[in-house]
Parts: sequence; structure tokens; C-alpha cells
Amino acid sequence: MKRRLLLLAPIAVAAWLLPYGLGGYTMHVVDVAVIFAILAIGLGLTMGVAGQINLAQVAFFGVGAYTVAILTTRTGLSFWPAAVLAILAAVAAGLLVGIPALRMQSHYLGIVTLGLALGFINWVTNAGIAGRAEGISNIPVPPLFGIDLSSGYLFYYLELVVFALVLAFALFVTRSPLGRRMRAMRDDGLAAGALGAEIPLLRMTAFVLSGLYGGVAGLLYAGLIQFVAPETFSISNMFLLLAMVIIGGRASVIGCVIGALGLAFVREALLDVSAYAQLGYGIVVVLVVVFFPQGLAGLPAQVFRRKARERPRLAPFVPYDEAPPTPARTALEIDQVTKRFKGLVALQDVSLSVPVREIRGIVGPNGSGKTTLFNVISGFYTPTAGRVRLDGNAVTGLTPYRLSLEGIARTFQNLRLFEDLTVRDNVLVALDRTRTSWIWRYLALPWAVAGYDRSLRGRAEEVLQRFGLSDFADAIPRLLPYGIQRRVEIARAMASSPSLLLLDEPAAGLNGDEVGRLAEIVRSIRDSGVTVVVIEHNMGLVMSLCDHITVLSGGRVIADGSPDEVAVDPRVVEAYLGDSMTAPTEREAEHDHADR
Ligand SMILES: Nc1ncnc2c1ncn2[C@@H]1O[C@H](COP(=O)(O)OP(=O)(O)OP(=O)(O)O)[C@@H](O)[C@H]1O
Repeated sequence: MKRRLLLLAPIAVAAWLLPYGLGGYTMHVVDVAVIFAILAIGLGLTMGVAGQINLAQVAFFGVGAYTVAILTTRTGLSFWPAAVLAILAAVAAGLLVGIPALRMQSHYLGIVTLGLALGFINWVTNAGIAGRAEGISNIPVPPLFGIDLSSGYLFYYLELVVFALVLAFALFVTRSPLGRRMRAMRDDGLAAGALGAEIPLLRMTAFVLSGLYGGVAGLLYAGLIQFVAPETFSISNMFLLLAMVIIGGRASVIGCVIGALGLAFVREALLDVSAYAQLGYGIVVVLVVVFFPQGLAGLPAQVFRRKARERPRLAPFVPYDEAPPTPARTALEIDQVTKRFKGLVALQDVSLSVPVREIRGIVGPNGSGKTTLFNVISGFYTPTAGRVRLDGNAVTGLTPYRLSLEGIARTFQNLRLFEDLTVRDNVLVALDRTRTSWIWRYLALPWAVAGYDRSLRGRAEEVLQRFGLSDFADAIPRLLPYGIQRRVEIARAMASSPSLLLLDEPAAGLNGDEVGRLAEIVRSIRDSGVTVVVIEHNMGLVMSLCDHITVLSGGRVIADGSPDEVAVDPRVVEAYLGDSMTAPTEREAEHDHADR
């Protein structure tokens, strides 16, 4: 923190002294560049942090600028009330553009946001109230305690203060639990949802933030230039903005600022050859996307690769304290659940009930419906018929994030870690148990958010230590050995303090030792009071670990009982097409008894 302040102080002093050496025109270029930097931060928040393609940022900018222009020149409202309304209008535009993001993603979202931006340009070019192609002039200079802001030099200081505030807010948001959830959503929306992130609201929040930054930039632009016209909000400027964010580094707020300031000056220098300059930006953007996807912001990390800890070590798992015995009750009840996909019946009248503190195994041949059952329990699929109860409460059809907050956590057959978040951040995402409606605190009570984040960080270290992952806290999951990634996924699921843990093939890809340690972890989780349901193909593990096994075949329950019972059930043997299962399972069942 101290080092950061030491770094910040000279930058702040240089920014404050900057106008002293500049001519009038250069000052104007700087003023415009700062406005683009604010716009770029907004775009970085939606595209880089939240992963939502947003080609309407220039329209939010336009809504802000035009609202000030129309209200001040047509209705006689003074500048600052018009500015407040401009921010509200741009935020409303953000909400409007965010609505399609609830249903579509990636290039579809790009096309829709681009369409909305074009619609805006069309409207201002044709509407009388917006001055058509000629635009609106004579926008009043913002009054400010008698300071003459018609001077580009003095306006710069207003911009500087606003810029410092919006930059600090963006940095605060991206480093907070909200920013982490947004990055988690960007990396894997399904997994983020299963860990309690309310994806639709998060997407809307990203667009609202974009609108907010667009509105602030727009009102500053109207106050600076005192004139607005459609060409400022054109698609070519949208692409310039995109180039700024991509070259600077879309996932980094500082990268976006550097990209915006840098390209604003390059654009000025290339004004005489602007047609070729556009082509040049395009080529540079493509090169950056291919060779430096993190943009300029990612370069320091590439050059000064953080020295890895010497021989990071997977430490032993520290068992949970055993929970005192509780009265017997049903933790999970599946009642006559059917799931159809068009013609295909993946689950047919499946019923099972899992008592609290049991390890339940779900086995069955490939395609028998095991993962579909998990998807129904965790809210990814709504069952065609039937009910799911958690601790006696009906939870059928609830969304994954609600079920996560209700106490269900899961892992995935094909690991779904947040690949660009560190191991610590993966765990931190799961530790955050707040609803998205909590986000008003980011504006009203930022210190409470900072305190909450500190408490989460403390708990994250505990989780990492328990799972022996402390040495890997700063690592990027995809660079870790598979066995460690599997452990990170279980640690992340447990960080959400579940009452029911669903493990989908947790032993897949693990070697013999790792499978042994996995069994030890799962038993400890059960002993801590958590009910565990595990899908597994490793029959040795299933037989030694599970208290009770349910066998699925063709979407139906064909057997249900203790490991010993199902191992010799002829329907099970038949379902596995032969008796290959019997020999090892019996052996393991014996081994299990010996263990106890
Ligand atoms: N979203 C979906 N759309 C259509 N069919 C699906 C969908 N999800 C699953 N299925 C089908 O449902 C059936 C059961 O699949 P499921 O993945 O649940 O089996 P599984 O027992 O988990 O198999 P495996 O052991 O190979 O993971 C399969 O025939 C599968 O193709």
C-alpha cells in the first residue's frame, strides 16, 4: 500500500503540473484524451472484467452529452442539474442495452449492442430536438464557484478531479468481491452461478457501470466543447475506443487508461492520414489480440515473471473438526424426478433420499443420467416432472445461485475452475455469500465492503491451508498439475460452506495415491457434518468410500443399497454388461470393512 502511494504521489504531482508547459491546442488534446480515458475505463469494466461484449459505449457517451446539450439549450436547465440527469439517462441506456445480455452472449451480444449504438446515431442525426446532422451548439460552460471553465487549462483540473474519483471507484470495484464475481462470470458463467453469483444481475450491473462512465464522459465533453454533433459518437470512434481498451489491456483498469491516453495522442499525430490510421489501428489490434492478449497491461508480468516459489508443495490436508452427532433427518430428497430432452428421456421417475452426513455414491454406465441428476439437483436443469427437497424445503426449479446460497455446492466432471483467476481468487469467489442486491453498498458504504473483503481474505487463507494449497495461492489453475486442480475445485466448493456437496467424478485423472488422499478428504468433509453425493466410475473408490449406493441405468434407479448389497445385485451386474464389476467391488468391500 505504502509503495503504491509512493508511486502515485509523483504521478499526481506531474498530472497537476502538466498544464504549465502546454500550449492551448495541446491542452485541448489532453482534455479530450482524459474524457476518452473515462470512457475506456467503462468499456474495460464491461468487456474486460465482466466479459460482456459492448459496442454501445460510444452511445452511452452520446446519451450523456446530448442530454446535457438538449436540457441546457432547449429547456434552459442549468448545467449541473442537466449533468445529473445526463448520468441517470446514460445509466438507463446501460440498463436498456444490458437487457439483451440476459439472453445472449458473445458475438450475438456484439451485434445487438452495435445495432443499438447505430440506432442512437440514427436518431440524433434525424431528430429535430437533437439538432440533426448540424448538432447542438452554445451549450453553457459549467459554472463552478466563479472559476472560468471556458479555459481548457482550468477545465483540465475539473476533469482531473472527476477522473481521479472514477478511476479510484473502478479500481475499488474490480478488486472487491463484486469485481471478482464479474471476472468469475467472464471465465465461466456456469461455475460462477453454481457458486452464488447472480449472473443476470451481474451482467446488468456491468452495463450500468458502463452507462455511468459513458454518462460522466459525455457531460464532461458537452461542458468542454460546448457543442455536440453525431460524428463524435460514430462507429469509427467506437472502434477507436475498442482499440484503446484492447491495446491497453481490457482486463486492467490502468491498462485501459494507458491505452486511451496513448491512442488519443497517436490519433492526433495521425490526423492528416486518418484514413490510413484507421487501418493501422485495426492491424495493431489484431496483432495485440494474437500475441499479447493481455495488452500493454500484461507486458510487465510477461517481462518480470514473478519468481515462482521454490518447489511449491502440496501440503497434507488438515481434517475438519468432527461435528457433534445430529438427529437423523433427510438432507436431500429426490421425488419421482423425470427429465426429458425433446425425445430423449435422461431421467425417469428417479426417487432417492439421502440422510444427513452420508456419503452417497451414484453409479451407472455411461449415459445413464448421473450428471443430469446432478444438474437437476444444482438447478442447471429444471426437471420435467418431480420434486427436489433440501433439508425438507422444496427447491425444485430454483436457479443455481439460489441453491448455492441455500447450501448446495458442486464440482464438475470436466473441472470448471476460473482459469484467469488465481487459486486464492477462485476460493474467494466461493466465500462471498452476498446477494447481488448488496451492491448498493459499493456506493454508499465502501468501507463496509472493504472490511467484508478483508474478512473473506482471512478465511481464504484458512481454506487454502486446510487443503494444503497455500503454496499455490497465487498460481493460475490451468498451469497446475491435474491432481492439484481437482483439489482446488473441492476446496472452492467447500469454501461456500455447503450442507450438501455434489462431487462429479472427483477421481477422474487422479493417480492411486491421489485417490487415497481424496477419500480421506471426502470422509473428513462428511464427518464435519456435510452430506456428500458422489458420482464416480472408480468402483474401488466408490465401494470403499460410500455409505450407500444408488445405481442408475437408462435414466432409472435399478438398485439402491449398501456397497455389499449392490455389488452382488444381478441387475447391477447385468447393467454393466458382465461380471467385471463384481470381483473388484467385493474385494474393495472387504477392504472397507477391514478399515473400519
Ligand atoms: N442438455 C442435454 N440435451 C440433450 N441431451 C442431453 C443433455 N444432457 C444430457 N443429455 C443426454 O442425457 C443422457 C444422460 O446423460 P448424462 O450426462 O446424465 O449421463 P451420465 O450418466 O452422467 O454419463 P457419463 O458417465 O458418461 O458422464 C445422455 O443420453 C445424454 O446424451
